[in-house]
Amino acid sequence: MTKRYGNVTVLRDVDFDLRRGEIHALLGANGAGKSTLCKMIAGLTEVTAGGMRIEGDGYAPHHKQAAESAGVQIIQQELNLIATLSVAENLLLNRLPSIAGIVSSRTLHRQARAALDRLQLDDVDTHTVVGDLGVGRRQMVEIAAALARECKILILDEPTAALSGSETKLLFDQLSQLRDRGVGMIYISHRLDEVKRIADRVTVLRDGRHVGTEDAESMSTDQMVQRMSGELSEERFGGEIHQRPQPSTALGGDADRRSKSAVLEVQGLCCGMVRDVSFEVLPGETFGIAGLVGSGRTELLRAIFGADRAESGHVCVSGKRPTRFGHPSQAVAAGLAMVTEDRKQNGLLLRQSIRCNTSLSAMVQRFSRFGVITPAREASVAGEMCRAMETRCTSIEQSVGTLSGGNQQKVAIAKWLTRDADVFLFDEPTRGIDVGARRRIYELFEELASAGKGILIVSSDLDELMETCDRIAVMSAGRLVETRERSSWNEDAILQASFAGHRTKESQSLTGT
Ligand SMILES: Nc1ncnc2c1ncn2[C@@H]1O[C@H](COP(=O)(O)OP(=O)(O)OP(=O)(O)O)[C@@H](O)[C@H]1O
Repeated sequence: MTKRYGNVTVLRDVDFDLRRGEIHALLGANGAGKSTLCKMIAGLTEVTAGGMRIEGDGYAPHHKQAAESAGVQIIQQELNLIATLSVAENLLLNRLPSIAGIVSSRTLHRQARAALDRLQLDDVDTHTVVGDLGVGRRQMVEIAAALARECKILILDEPTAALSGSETKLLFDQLSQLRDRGVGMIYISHRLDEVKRIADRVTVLRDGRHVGTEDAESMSTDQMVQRMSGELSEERFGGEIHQRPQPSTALGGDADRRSKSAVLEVQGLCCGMVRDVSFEVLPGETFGIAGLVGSGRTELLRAIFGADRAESGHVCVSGKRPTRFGHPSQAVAAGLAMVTEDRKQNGLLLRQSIRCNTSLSAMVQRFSRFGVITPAREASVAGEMCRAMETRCTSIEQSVGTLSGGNQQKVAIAKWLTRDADVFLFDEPTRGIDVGARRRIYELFEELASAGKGILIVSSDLDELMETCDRIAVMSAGRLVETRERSSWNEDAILQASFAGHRTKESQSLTGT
C-alpha cells in the first residue's frame, strides 16, 4: 500500500500480512509510517494506492464503522475518548443498550462494569466523566472499550505508553487470551523488551518502506534497532544502548548537596489528592518521581506549576519569595517550564506550525521586539530545534497535528527549551519516542543539568528514572513516601515503596481509621 499527503509520500508500496491468532509487532523510528499503515487498515485514512483483503475477500473501508463491521478494531496512540461523556457512555458508544429508543441506564452501567472488571479497573466508576480521569486510566478505559467489542483484528498503537508495569501485565494477559481465540493483533511499540515478550512476528518500517518481517524469537532487540535505523546500533548509539551512564551531574555526596541552595523547593504542598509534599531540587540535579499510575505524580507537577491551585504549602524557585502559583503564567515568569503528559490536550497548538509552537513559550522573552514578533528569528530557532531533536518533518511550516506522535513530543519539548528556565518539569517525557530520540533526550537532560538547571521527571518507566536521575522519590497515595540517591534504589525497592502507601490506605479503611 502507498500513502501520500499532497506530494509527500509517507508509505511506499508496503506489503504486510497478519495471521489468525498472532501478535505482529510493527516497528520503526518516529515518523516511519506505522500509525499511517494502521489507520488505513482501520478505515481512518484513505489508501492512495494498493489494496487489502481479509480472509481472501477484498476490503476497502472508507470509514471506521466500515472497518468495525469487518471485525477491525483500533486502539489509537492518542486518546480518543470523549472527555465530556461518562466512562460507561464511552465504553458502549454506538451500541448503547436501549428499548424503544430509550437508553437503559442500568444495563449500560452493568455492561460497562463488566468491561472494566475484565481489566481489574475497580477504582474507575462507570459514572465518572472521562475528562476527570488521568491519562493512564483513560488509556485503560480505551483498551477496555476495544476489548469489549468482538473483533478478528485488533490494532494497538502504543497501548502501554501511559501504563504502569502492572497495567501492562494485565493488558498482556488479555492479549494472550485473544491470541488463543484466534484474533490477529498488530502491536506498535517503541518498547522493544515488550515486543520481545509478546510478539510472534516483527515487521520493520523505515522511511515509509517495508524493511523486513521476521519471527520475533529470532531477533535480538539490537537487531531490531539496527533494522529500524538502517545503521549498526553500536555505530549510531556509541554501543551504549544497554549501558547506564554515571549520574549526569557534578553533584557530590550529601555534604556537597547541603552546601548548594535549592533551585526548586517544595514545602508542605497540598492540592487535591497531593498531601503534604516536601522536597528540593538542586542546581544541576535530576530528580525523579516514581509511583503507580494514580499515585498523584501528575497532580503534584500541576500543583507546583500552578495548573491546579494548591490549598496549602509553598513553592520557591531559585531562592525567590515562597509562593503558591495561581496560574502557569506566574510559574513560567518565576523560571519554571513544564512538558505535560498529554501533549494533544495541553502541550501543543495542533493546527499551528512547528515554527509557531516552538516559539510559544519564549515569545516575549526572545522572539519579539517592542511587542512585535520577529518571524526570521522564530524560524531560525525552530529550524535549529528541529535539527537538534531530529524532528522528522517536511518543513518548519508543517502543522504539528500532522506530525507523527513521537515527532509531536519532540516539538512539545523543544517549545520549552527555547526558554531560559531555571527548572524543567517533565511529565512522561519520552512517551511515544523512539530509541534513538530517547537517547537524544537523555543527553539533553545532561546538558540542562550541566548548565545548572534543576530537572524534575515523572515517569512510569523505571529504567528511564534509573538511567537519568541523581535522586528518586517514590510517590504513593498522594504522598512522597521515600527519597533516596539513585544508586541505593533498585526496581524491586521502588515497586515495594510504590505499593506501601496503598497498603496503609487499605489497612486504614479496613480498621475504620
Ligand atoms: N495528515 C497528515 N498530513 C501530512 N503528513 C502527515 C499526516 N499524517 C501523518 N503525516 C506524516 O506521515 C509520516 C508518518 O507518520 P506516522 O504517524 O505514520 O509515523 P509513526 O511511524 O507512527 O511514528 P511515531 O512512532 O512517531 O508515532 C510522518 O512524517 C508524518 O508527518
